[in-house]
Amino acid sequence: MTSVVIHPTIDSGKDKGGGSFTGGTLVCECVTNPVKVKVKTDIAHNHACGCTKCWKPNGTLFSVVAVAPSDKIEVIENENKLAVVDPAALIQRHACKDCGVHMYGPVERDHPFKGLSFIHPERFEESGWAAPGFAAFVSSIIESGYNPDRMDGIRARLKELDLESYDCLSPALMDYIATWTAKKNGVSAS
Ligand SMILES: N[C@@H](CCC(=O)N[C@@H](CS)C(=O)NCC(=O)O)C(=O)O
Ligand SMILES: [Zn+2]
Ligand SMILES: [Zn+2]
Repeated sequence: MTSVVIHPTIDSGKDKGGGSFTGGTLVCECVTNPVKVKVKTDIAHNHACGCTKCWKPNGTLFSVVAVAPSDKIEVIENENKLAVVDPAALIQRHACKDCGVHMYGPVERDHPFKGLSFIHPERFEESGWAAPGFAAFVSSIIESGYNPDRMDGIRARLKELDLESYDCLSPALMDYIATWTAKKNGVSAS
């Protein structure tokens, strides 16, 4: 089962990291004039995502993605190389036009995640960020062409790596979203 490539930073077993990370600089894959994005605080909710929209390195089934407050994020070099992948999407993923790496994706719409930006911590120059805590949108890897008959093996491997599998977000995040919606609709019990 160890031949399954979940993600290069996860496959080798986890350095759990976290606890003292205070931010860093995300760098794209360009050898010349890379885009650099400063994240001036720790990240939260780091997880593996199997959806088709999140950026992942070639040959990898999952992305590794976390959030940070948008007001703590600043593009410090080569901003002109960034373009929004899908302006209609909730997450405004800003990708490098040359290498394709998604550098940050703010949520600006009226949504529970408004004010947060999605980032890929593997692009940090620094180490020490908390490792992914769960795997989201696991079934979505089928949409990228993964054989549906092999999903049991993927979920077993994720479990082996201490990552609980969900086919949407984790229960904590889904509850958070539903609570926001209930409040908006004036029916919240909390
Ligand atoms: N099954 C879909 C799921 C896409 C999806 O809903 N992705 C989640 C996790 S990143 C999301 O919140 N998307 C919002 C967005 O892409 O703006 C796919 O794989 O494309
Ligand atoms: Zn680039
Ligand atoms: Zn995703």
